[in-house]
Amino acid sequence: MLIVELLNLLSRMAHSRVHKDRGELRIHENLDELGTDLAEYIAELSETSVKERGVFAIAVSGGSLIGLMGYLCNFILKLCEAPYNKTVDWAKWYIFWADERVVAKTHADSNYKLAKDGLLSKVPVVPSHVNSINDSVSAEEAADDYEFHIRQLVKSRTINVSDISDCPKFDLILLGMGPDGHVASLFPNHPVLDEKAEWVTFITDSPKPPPERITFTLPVINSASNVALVVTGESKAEAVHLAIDDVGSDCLSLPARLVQPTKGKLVWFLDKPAASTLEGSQFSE
Ligand SMILES: O=C(O)[C@H](O)[C@@H](O)[C@H](O)[C@H](O)COP(=O)(O)O
Repeated sequence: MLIVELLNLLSRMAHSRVHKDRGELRIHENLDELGTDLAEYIAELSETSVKERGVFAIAVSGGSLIGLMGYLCNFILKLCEAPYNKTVDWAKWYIFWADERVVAKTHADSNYKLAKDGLLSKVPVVPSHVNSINDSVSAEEAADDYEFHIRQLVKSRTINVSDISDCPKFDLILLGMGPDGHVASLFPNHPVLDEKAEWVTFITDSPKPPPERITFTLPVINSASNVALVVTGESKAEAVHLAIDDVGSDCLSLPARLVQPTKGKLVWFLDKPAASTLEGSQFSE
């Protein structure tokens, strides 16, 4: 069965619903299906972006998301072969991190290392297009340095710019979510949730180790053309419910609930355990 037919079958098997104001939900039976759907989603966005802008500027997070991107690697490499010969123009990919731990890039805790080992070392991206942090300075300096670097790439339009906020408009920002509803390194009730001026900020008290991190701020996340939240496992079910369902005012400050792209498209990639406590009322098929 041609991979394209297989993917169409899989995508029909995925339960796709549109929430009235929390984006599209794609609920999958298992990680294989979710990973393949995510790979197809990213490949399609990259093809569209390269056609429209000549580049694909993608920012990724860390955690289990990177493991799922392994599917991306296998899926896309298959599509690059005959008879599909799909055009994934890796040379036009520019890769960034939505958040990064302030550790050496060779450290096991580094999101850069995670992505390099899991994906980047297996696909023909241009090394100079991989934009990792300066790991030899303090968290504050690393955040300033990364923001300066992004500002330069916005000036050159490698990264698009939002016509509403003047923030960078990434073609895709890929986020995971913790069981507490954090996204990137934006944790519940943390002052950086209110940061509006900086594009990249830093924390030194992350409740999830390691403590020192840099992170995109919410204005940058919400200026993206596309945001994908990839959440799997039973342990995330309550946070998924609080982030998506109409749960009253006490959860409106949940970081994942504050991901509301101004003009961009939000898609949730969930497996069934993570979606197990979602209410069904607000969805259209
Ligand atoms: O640096 C990090 O820790 C990640 O960027 C973080 O935001 C991650 O995406 C979530 O914690 C989910 O991680 P898991 O999917 O591994 O639970």
